[in-house]
Amino acid sequence: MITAAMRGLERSVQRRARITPDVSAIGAIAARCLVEELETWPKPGLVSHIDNGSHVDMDAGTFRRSAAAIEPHLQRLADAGARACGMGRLRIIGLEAEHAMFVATSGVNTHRGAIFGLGLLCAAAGARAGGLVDPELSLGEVVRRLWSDGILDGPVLLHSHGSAARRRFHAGGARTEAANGFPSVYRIGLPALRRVAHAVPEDTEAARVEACFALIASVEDTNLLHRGGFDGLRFAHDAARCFIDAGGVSVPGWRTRAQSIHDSFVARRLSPGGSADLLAMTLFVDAHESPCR
Ligand SMILES: CC(C)(COP(=O)(O)OP(=O)(O)OC[C@H]1O[C@@H](n2cnc3c(N)ncnc32)[C@H](O[C@H]2O[C@H](COP(=O)(O)OP(=O)(O)OP(=O)(O)O)[C@@H](O)[C@H]2O)[C@@H]1O)[C@@H](O)C(=O)NCCC(=O)NCCS
Ligand SMILES: Nc1ncnc2[nH]cnc12
Repeated sequence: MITAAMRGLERSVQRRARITPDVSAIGAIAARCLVEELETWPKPGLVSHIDNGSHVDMDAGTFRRSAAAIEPHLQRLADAGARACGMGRLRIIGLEAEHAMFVATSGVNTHRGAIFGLGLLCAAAGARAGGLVDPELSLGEVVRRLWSDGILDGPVLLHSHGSAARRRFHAGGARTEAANGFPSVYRIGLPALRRVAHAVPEDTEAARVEACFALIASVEDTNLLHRGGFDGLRFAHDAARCFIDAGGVSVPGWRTRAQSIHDSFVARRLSPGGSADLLAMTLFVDAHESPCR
C-alpha cells in the first residue's frame, strides 16, 4: 500500500532527480564541460580546437589529454562530497589531480584553476546528489556553506604566477571566487549563456562565446595580471565589454568582430585563463541547474 508519506518521498525524489544526476556521472559531466570550453571559438587569447591563442607551449591536444587525466579525480571529488568529506580531504584529491595533469601535459599548467573551482563544484554536486544538503541550494551556495572557511585558510602557493599577481595587485583570484559561492558564474556567466541559448537555441557555441566575453569583461583574472599587469587587465575588460555592449553574438558579423578581439589579445600575449575556467564551471552549473534538461 502506498502511503501519503511514500508519495511525498517519491515526489521529492523525482524533483531532485530532475536537477541532480547520479553521483557516478558527475566526473564525466565535468570533463565534458572542459572539452566544450576548449571547443569554443573565438575565445580571446585562449587555446581552442582552431588555434593556440597566446600560448606556445600548449594546444588543443594538451587540453584534451589534461581533461581525460583529471576526469577520474573530478569523480573522486564528487564521491568525497557525497561522503561529507572536509576541505582537507578535498585538497589532497585536488593535489593528486594536479599531479595527473602535469604528467599528462609534460609539466604544462592547463587546468590548475579548473581543478580547484570545478573540483569544488563536483564535490558540491556529490553532496547534493547524496542528499547531504537541501536539494534546492545552488551548487555555489553548497560550496560556500560547506567549505568557504577551509578554502580561505588553505596553504598559499608561494611560487605560482597567480599568487605573485595576487600579492602584487591585491586581486582575490580563484579562492575568493570559490569562497563566495562563484558569483561570476551565477551573476555573469550563466545569465549570458542562457540569454543566447534562449534566443538562438541551435547555436550552442554562440552562447558559450557570449558567456566567455561576459566573464572576461568583469573577472579580476590573475592570469591577465600575470601576463599584462593592470594595463593588460584593463585592455581585456574594455575589449570584451565593448563586444557585449555592441550586442555580442546577437549582431550579424559577430564572429569576425570576436576574432579581431582574439587577434588583439594574441598580439599582446594576453590570456584570460581564469575566465576560461569560469566558462567551464558555468557549463557545469547549467547542466545541473537548468530545470528543462
Ligand atoms: C588555491 C589555488 C587555486 C592556488 O592557486 P594560485 O595561488 O595560483 O591562485 P589564483 O591566482 O587565484 O588562481 C589559480 C588559477 O585559477 C585561475 N584563475 C585566475 N583568476 C581567477 C579568478 N578570478 N577566478 C577564478 N579562477 C581564476 C587561473 O587558472 C588558469 O590559468 C592557469 C594557467 O596559469 P599559468 O601557468 O600561471 O599561466 P600561463 O600564462 O600559461 O604561464 P606562462 O605561459 O606565462 O608561463 C590554468 O591552470 C587555468 O586553469 C589561475 O592560474 C590552487 O591551485 C590550490 O591551492 N590547489 C591545491 C588543491 C586544492 O586545494 N584543491 C581544492 C579542492 S579541488
Ligand atoms: N582554453 C584555454 N586556453 C588557455 N588557458 C586556459 N585555461 C583553461 N582553459 C584555457
